[in-house]
Amino acid sequence: MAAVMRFVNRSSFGSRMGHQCLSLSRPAVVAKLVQDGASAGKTLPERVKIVEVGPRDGLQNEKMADQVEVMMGIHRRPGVSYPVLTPNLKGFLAAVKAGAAEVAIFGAASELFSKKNINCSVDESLQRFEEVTKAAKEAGVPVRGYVSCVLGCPYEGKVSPDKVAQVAKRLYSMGCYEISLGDTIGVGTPGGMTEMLQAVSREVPVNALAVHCHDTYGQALANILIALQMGISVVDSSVAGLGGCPYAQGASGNVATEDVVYMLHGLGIQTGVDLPKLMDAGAFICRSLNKKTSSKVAQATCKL
Ligand SMILES: CC(C)(COP(=O)([O-])OP(=O)([O-])OC[C@H]1O[C@@H](n2cnc3c(N)ncnc32)[C@H](O)[C@@H]1OP(=O)([O-])[O-])[C@@H](O)C(=O)NCCC(=O)NCCSC(=O)C[C@@](C)(O)CC(=O)[O-]
Repeated sequence: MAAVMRFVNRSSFGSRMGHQCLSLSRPAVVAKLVQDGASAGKTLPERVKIVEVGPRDGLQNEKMADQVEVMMGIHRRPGVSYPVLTPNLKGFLAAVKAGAAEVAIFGAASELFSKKNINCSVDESLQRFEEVTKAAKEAGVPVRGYVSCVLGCPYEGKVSPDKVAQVAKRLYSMGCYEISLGDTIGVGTPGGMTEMLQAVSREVPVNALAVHCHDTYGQALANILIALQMGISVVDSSVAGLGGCPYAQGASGNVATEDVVYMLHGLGIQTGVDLPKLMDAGAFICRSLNKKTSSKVAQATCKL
């Protein structure tokens, strides 16, 4: 598992807007694409890597110490990666100074979301990311790339799969070893996921793709299953389903790691994750934050 932190300017969080219930109805061709995906299900991966985003997405709305203090305070365990989010060169340099051995840059497929999230256009963000990837290459630091709003934007509504594919391609070309595709406000459905992944996988090899689903509309596991059927074997999730999107009021958290692991194990897919221990970790963080878990698995087994 990998855990993540971020090196950003917290004081510049933009104003928050409610997201609309997007009408993402798809033409009949999408049903065919989903069917094709389902028949490709015979080739589900044997093993899936879970990228645990609880320490970042889960805790980003909580009152936290300064990012450098947090990073320096983590007791690191061998074999665990602690990548941090870095929106620009300043963030990258600070992260490396605090001991980050891996970073992630985060772009968007929506202009308005990019502006609200990192205060620049998509093109400007890609120029900033070029600076980060260049510096990271020189320092030997691996970089993961995010594309947000791949299935809908709280400000623009529908997002074109081609736009997602173009941003993903740019991030991959500049040296990101993996591109994580974020359904930031959880509006996606298996139809939209299929269509978007078809477009992205024409530009980026599927073994360099990951998915990052939010469960706002209860579609996250279905969307992840589609991704697995289409050859993706890296999934982001957050223990206890903690988190949300600071730029989309009402958007619920990331899909719960417990629920993803339960589904994967049920499919006979290895994760290397011990589910009971994971549920203990979920119960611990929920107690610490005085929050209820949104993991269905934890609710069903009363590990609240
Ligand atoms: C990107 C910026 C920094 C631009 O913020 P800005 O205000 O446009 O930056 P600026 O270049 O104009 O500089 C303004 C001040 O910020 C400072 N500054 C500049 N950069 C940094 C930095 N890295 N760290 C600390 N300070 C910084 C800079 O030095 C300057 O300080 P001053 O001279 O006024 O004292 C800001 O908009 C920001 O911090 N955004 C991050 C927002 C964020 O954390 N969003 C949530 C991340 S999660 C996500 O995006 C989705 C994801 C990844 O989970 C996947 C999904 O679900 O889709």
